[in-house]
Amino acid sequence: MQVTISDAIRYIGVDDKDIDLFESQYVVPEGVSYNSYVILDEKIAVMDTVDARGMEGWEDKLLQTLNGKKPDYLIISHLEPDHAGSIGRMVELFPEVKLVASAKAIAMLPQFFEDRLDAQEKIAVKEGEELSLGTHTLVFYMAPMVHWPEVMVTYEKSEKVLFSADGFGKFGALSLTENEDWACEARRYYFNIVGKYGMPVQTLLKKAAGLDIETICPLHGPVLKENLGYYIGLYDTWSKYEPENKGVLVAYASIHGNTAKAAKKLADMLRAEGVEKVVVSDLAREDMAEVIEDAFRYDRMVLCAASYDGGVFPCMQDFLNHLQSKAYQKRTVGILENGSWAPCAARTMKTILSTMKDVTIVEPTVTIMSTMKESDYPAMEALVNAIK
Ligand SMILES: Cc1cc2nc3c(=O)[nH]c(=O)nc-3n(C[C@H](O)[C@H](O)[C@H](O)COP(=O)(O)O)c2cc1C
Repeated sequence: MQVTISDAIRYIGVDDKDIDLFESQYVVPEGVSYNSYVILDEKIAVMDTVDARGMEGWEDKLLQTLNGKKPDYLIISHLEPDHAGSIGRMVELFPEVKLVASAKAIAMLPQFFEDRLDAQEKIAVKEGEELSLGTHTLVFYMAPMVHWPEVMVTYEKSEKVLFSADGFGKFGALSLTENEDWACEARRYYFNIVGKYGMPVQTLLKKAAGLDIETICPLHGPVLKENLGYYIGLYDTWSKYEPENKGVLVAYASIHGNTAKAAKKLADMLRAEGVEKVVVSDLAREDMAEVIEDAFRYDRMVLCAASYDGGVFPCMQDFLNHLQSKAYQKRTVGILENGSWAPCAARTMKTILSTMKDVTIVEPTVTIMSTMKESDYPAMEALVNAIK
């Protein structure tokens, strides 16, 4: 797909429309793009490579863009294989290319390439260091733990372009998602992949605030050129763990369907009370990454789950473990459990929730025995009133 940045800054990324699961866990029905760029000047810089899955297409674009010239620098902002996967090919094609990266990335290179890059000239750049290409000047900013330790971003001064590594990335092959709203898949990407690292993202946003940025070139998803305040504002909200919208996610884990019925009834009661937005998710069937996204998006959540082997039905346990590992915090949570002899789902859910920062559990906890009955309504109404 043709992506235009400028005469000198060219897109040479590739779409991966066949991948089954990104990072072996995220469904990407519309694929993903691996972005790579070339800056043509007196000196030529290639900005990251692509996943080995897209190497052939990338190589074609690289050679076509270089048009017989040789690149001087390969800027490596991140060593994950979906970006570093074609570094080996790059140095085969251009043995004289200099590798430019953070000191941490250079130290990590042998983990991925053993001794194959030993002979390659490497330049370890520091915070704020500049590299002149001619009329273009690259400035490097370290972004440790966004979301790997070796990450750096690069600002090109003359055209005011931020090469943002995985920051501002989004799922979706570019050719399949041209008219797609950015936030939905960018949010799912952010909370599932970067979400744990809110503080380092905040640190990076503070550095970015000091730059005059006209274009953001991420390593996945579209190049961003307009309304940059909108994207940066969302990243600010997300990385502070502030809810983006008012609303309640009702997430349920049901074996035979009775907890599902109670969850849907609760959702109707919340809607009847005028709650801004109510989203209902079946944890056994829906994309977990999407439900995690919604948990962070809204300010409140009700968890409804069947008891299971002295604990909670596994898909709820899995959901809570995910939220815990993504640093879920600053939210209000209600609980409904179901059991047939010794209900214990609530206790297990509360134990996990108690490890999270600033999570308030509202009372009452509702317990239903096997099936929801009219006699359960008062407790459900009390929960709705507490969280509405
Ligand atoms: C494998 C298995 C383990 C269960 N463990 C418990 C349990 O420890 N305590 C309990 O009260 N009920 C337990 N139950 C019963 C369910 O929690 C109960 O029937 C509940 O009403 C199911 O809700 P559902 O219709 O939403 O699936 C278990 C059920 C199964 C299938």
